[in-house]
Parts: sequence; structure tokens; C-alpha cells
Amino acid sequence: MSTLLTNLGELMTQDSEQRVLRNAAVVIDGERIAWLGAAADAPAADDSYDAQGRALLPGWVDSHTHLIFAGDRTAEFEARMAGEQYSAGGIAVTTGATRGTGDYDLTRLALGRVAEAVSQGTTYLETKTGYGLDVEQEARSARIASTVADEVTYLGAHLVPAGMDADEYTELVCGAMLEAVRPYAQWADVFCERGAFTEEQSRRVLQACRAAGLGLRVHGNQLGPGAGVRLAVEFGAASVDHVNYLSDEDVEALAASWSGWDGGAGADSRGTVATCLPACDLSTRQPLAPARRLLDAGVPVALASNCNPGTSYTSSMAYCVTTAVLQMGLSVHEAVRAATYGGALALGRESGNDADGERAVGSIAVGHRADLHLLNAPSATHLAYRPGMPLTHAVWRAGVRAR
Ligand SMILES: N=CN[C@@H](CCC(=O)O)C(=O)O
Ligand SMILES: [Zn+2]
Repeated sequence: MSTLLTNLGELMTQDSEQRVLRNAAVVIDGERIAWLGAAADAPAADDSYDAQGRALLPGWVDSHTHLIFAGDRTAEFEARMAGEQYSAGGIAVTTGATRGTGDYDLTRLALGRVAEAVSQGTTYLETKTGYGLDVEQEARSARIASTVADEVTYLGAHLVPAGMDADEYTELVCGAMLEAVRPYAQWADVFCERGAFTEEQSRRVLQACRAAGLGLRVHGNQLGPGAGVRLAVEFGAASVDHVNYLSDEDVEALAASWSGWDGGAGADSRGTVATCLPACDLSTRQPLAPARRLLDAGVPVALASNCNPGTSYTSSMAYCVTTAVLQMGLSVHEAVRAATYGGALALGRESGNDADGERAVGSIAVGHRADLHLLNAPSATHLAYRPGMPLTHAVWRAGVRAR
């Protein structure tokens, strides 16, 4: 079954040539993009959809969320808005509520959050464990995550649970917990920060998870300068996330990690993406991550929602894009790129492999997954020009109309 989307006022492809086409059309065939070009040259299809001059973008790729949780932290948020500092300790509150919630309800809550994200244009989404913090609960979170998200990250190293010795807990994260979670996860992450895991403990987690065959990601440099970026680059992590407090050496190390990359799929030459989480920065009153400085230094940047109940209770990628343009110095094209192609790069999904049916996400090109976001606006510029407006008009996820 093929569908022709025609009369697109703007088609922002975020493809390898970063083309933006006017008066364009796209053909979806099954789950893939079969054709794109000038509307006047479009081939026939089984069905057609008149976009009436609206703008089409790739669906958002949200490469950093924490959706497997119960409970709410309104009181902590209120205290923060009254001047309290954010600290990692709040994670324990969510862990208590999550542990006390059954599988059915935890799954239902997570599915509701995914549905909210998709209804706002997110078509590919990662989520993490990290509110279980014992072997059984982390395995349960990973299992549930694998049923609701496209990619699952093991974050047993989120917080040392109360009453446990930090080194003993780190060994558990690297041993029995890793083994229990492994069947459900593609990635592992560690919160390398004051109040969470030290450099040495983080190193131990990254070593063990790499040995278990997981791809690596790091929560780093969120609350102050630290070892997160350095470790992420040293271990060849796919991304380091937060990156609020960066030294010149951190930025140089991130840029250098991409020096051998030719833009192709070769895993060996890939570097570490810097993932900025502006909704989190605003909700915790941290300085906004230096996305402009990173891009100027040649570091690929992703934007993600970091949807979680503590630091960023939103899955709105449009809000992140708007903030990146209005407050972080990115152009609309750069911000949309970071929230689509950048997220895909951070998840190793920017290029596909036709042989095994794994399709690229985060850009609009022939053969890529048909993940599309039609705005109720003539151009992507409206995302920044009309901040906070509900601009999502239609969404296709793997070729299926999702909104
Ligand atoms: N920084 C660590 N983890 C989450 C917040 C977790 C929480 O406070 O519940 C984050 O990415 O911001
Ligand atoms: Zn996070």
C-alpha cells in the first residue's frame, strides 16, 4: 500500500545534503519512504494526502527519556522554584513509588507517556531503567521498557539505594543486575555526578557493560564540571547527555572523537554525540547546555526531552527545539536537525541496513523509515516563531498514521 503526501509547502529532509524542498511530495510505501521530490514530478500511488501547503519534517527522535516510573514530584519542583537546588537524591522518591506499582499499571503509565510523545510528533524513542535499583526491579523495568520504546537503556547506576554501600552496589550493577537486564537492553548508562557515581565507579560500570556487549551512554557534567565527558569519549560512548558544565578540554575531546568520521555508517569511526536537554536545564534552573559552542567546535549535537518526573516532566520535543532557537543560539534548521538526525546519531540509527530490514530514522530519504511529522504551519520556522502552539497536524510512524 503506497501513499502520496503532496502539496508540501516545505520539506525539511535533514538528509545527507540537508535539503529543504518547496512544493514537494513524498511517497510512503509500507514502512519506508519510496520517493521524494517536486510535487509536479510525483509518481502515482494507491492513496493520496493533500498537505495543503504545510511543512513536513522527520518525526522527532527522542534519544533520552526515563518513562518507566510511578508517582510524582510536584512538591520537589515547587521547592526548586522557591530556590532549592536539584540533587540526585530525589530519584529515591520515584524509586519508592515505582517499586510499589504493579506491572500492569507501570506499563499503562509508560504507554500513556509514549502516546503523549507520539501525539506531539515523536516517532522514535529511547527509554531507560533506573527507578528500580535492585536486580528484580531493574529487570522488570527493562522488560516493560522493551515493550513500549524503540530502544532500551540500562541505568542501574542511577543512584545508590539507601542503606547500601556504594562500591557493593556498583558490583551488583556490574554483575547479577546486568545479567538480569541484558536480554531487554541495547544500551547502558551511568549517572557520573556528585551524589550519584564517582569516576571510578562509573568506569567500572562502563567496563562491565561494554564487556556484556551493550552500547554506552553517560549522564555527565549536569550539576558541575566532572569526569563524565572524559569517560564517555574514552569509552567511545555513543552519547554524553546533559553537558551543562564543559571545559575547553571536554569540548575538544568531543570534537576529536569525530575526527575520523566520514559521515558513513562505519561504527569504528563514530564519536560521542553531545545530547543537550534544555527542558531539564530550565526545570532545574541550570545554565542551558552550550549547544552553540559545541556545534561551532564541530561536535554533533542531539536535543532530547529527558522526560522524567524529577528534572523534566515533559516529552515535548517542540519545546526543546523552540528553546534551542530562542535561547541557545541555534538556527531553526540546526535545532530541528539536533532533534531528528542528531537523536538518531546518538542512538546509532542515522543509517540503515536494508539487508536486515533495519531502517534509518531521523531524516527523510528513500529507504528510510517513514517517520514523518506534518506541521500545521507552512514552515518549520513556526516552531520558534509561534512558541508553545500545538503545531503537530499529522504523524506517520513507520508508515502508519499515528495521529
Ligand atoms: N540526572 C539524572 N537522572 C535524571 C533525573 C532523575 C530524577 O531526578 O528522577 C536526569 O537525567 O535528569
Ligand atoms: Zn536522564
